[in-house]
Amino acid sequence: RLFSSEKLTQRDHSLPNPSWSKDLRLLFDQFMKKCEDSSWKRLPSYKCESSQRVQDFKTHFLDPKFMNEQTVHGQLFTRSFEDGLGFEYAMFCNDAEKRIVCLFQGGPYLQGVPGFLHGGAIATIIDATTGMTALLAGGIVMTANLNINFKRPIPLCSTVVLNSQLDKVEGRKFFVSCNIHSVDGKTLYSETTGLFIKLDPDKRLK
Ligand SMILES: CCCCCCCCCCCCCC(=O)SCCNC(=O)CCNC(=O)[C@H](O)C(C)(C)COP(=O)(O)OP(=O)(O)OC[C@H]1O[C@@H](n2cnc3c(N)ncnc32)[C@H](O)[C@@H]1OP(=O)(O)O
Repeated sequence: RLFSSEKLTQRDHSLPNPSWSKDLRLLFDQFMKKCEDSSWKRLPSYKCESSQRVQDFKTHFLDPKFMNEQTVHGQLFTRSFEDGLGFEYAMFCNDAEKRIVCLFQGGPYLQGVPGFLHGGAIATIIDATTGMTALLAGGIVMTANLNINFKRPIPLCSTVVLNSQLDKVEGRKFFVSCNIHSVDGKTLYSETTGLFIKLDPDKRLK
C-alpha cells in the first residue's frame, strides 16, 4: 500500500498521457523546444508535493493543530482526478521574464453549464498558475485576492493557454496578472489580476 502510494506521489503529471489532445501535445512539444536553450523550464507536478518548500511551509507556517490524518493523505486538488477527467496541464516558466505559461485542457468532470468549463475550475487553474508565478518569485505565498473577468466561455475538453506575469512587488505583496487565450490566440477567454502575500515567518496561519 505504502509502496503503491509512494509510487503514485512520484509520478510527474505534467507530462503527456493518452488523454491529451493533439493541440496540447503540439503545444507541449513547442515549449519543450523552447527549453533547449534553458530560457524556459518545464515545471514538474506531483499529486503530493514533497519539495523543500512544502517542508518549509509545514515547519514554519503550519500550526500542528492542522497536521492530522486528513492532511497526511491530502493531495493537490488539481492533480486528484483520473487522467483526462479533470485538470490536464503543464506549466513552463521563464525566470528572466518572471512569466509562466500553462497549457491546460479541462476535462468532463469540470463542467459548469453544459458544454463549457465551470467558472470555479477556471479560477482554480488561474490560481495555480498565478500562485506558482508569485511562488517562484517570492517563495511561500498565499492568494489574498483574485479578480477574474470571464470574457468568453471555455468549451469543455478544449485546450487553452494561460499567460501569467509578475507585474509588481511591494514588500510581501506580489501582484500578478494572467490571461487565457485559445490555441490560435484569436479568442481571449479571461483576464485576471491577483495579489499574493509572502507568508510572514512570525505569523503562523491560524
Ligand atoms: C507551500 C508550497 C506548496 C507548493 C505546491 C504547489 C502549489 C502551486 C501554487 C498554488 C498556490 C495556491 C495558493 C492558494 O490557493 S492559497 C489558498 C487561498 N488563500 C488563502 O486561504 C489565504 C487566506 N488569507 C490569509 O491567510 C492572510 O490574509 C494572508 C496570509 C494572505 C495575509 O495575511 P498576513 O497577516 O500575512 O498579511 P497582512 O494581512 O498583514 O497583509 C500584508 C499586506 O497585504 C495587504 N493585503 C492583504 N490581503 C489583501 C487583500 N485581499 N487585498 C488587498 N491587500 C491585501 C495588507 O493590506 C498588507 O498591506 P500593507 O499594509 O503592508 O501595505
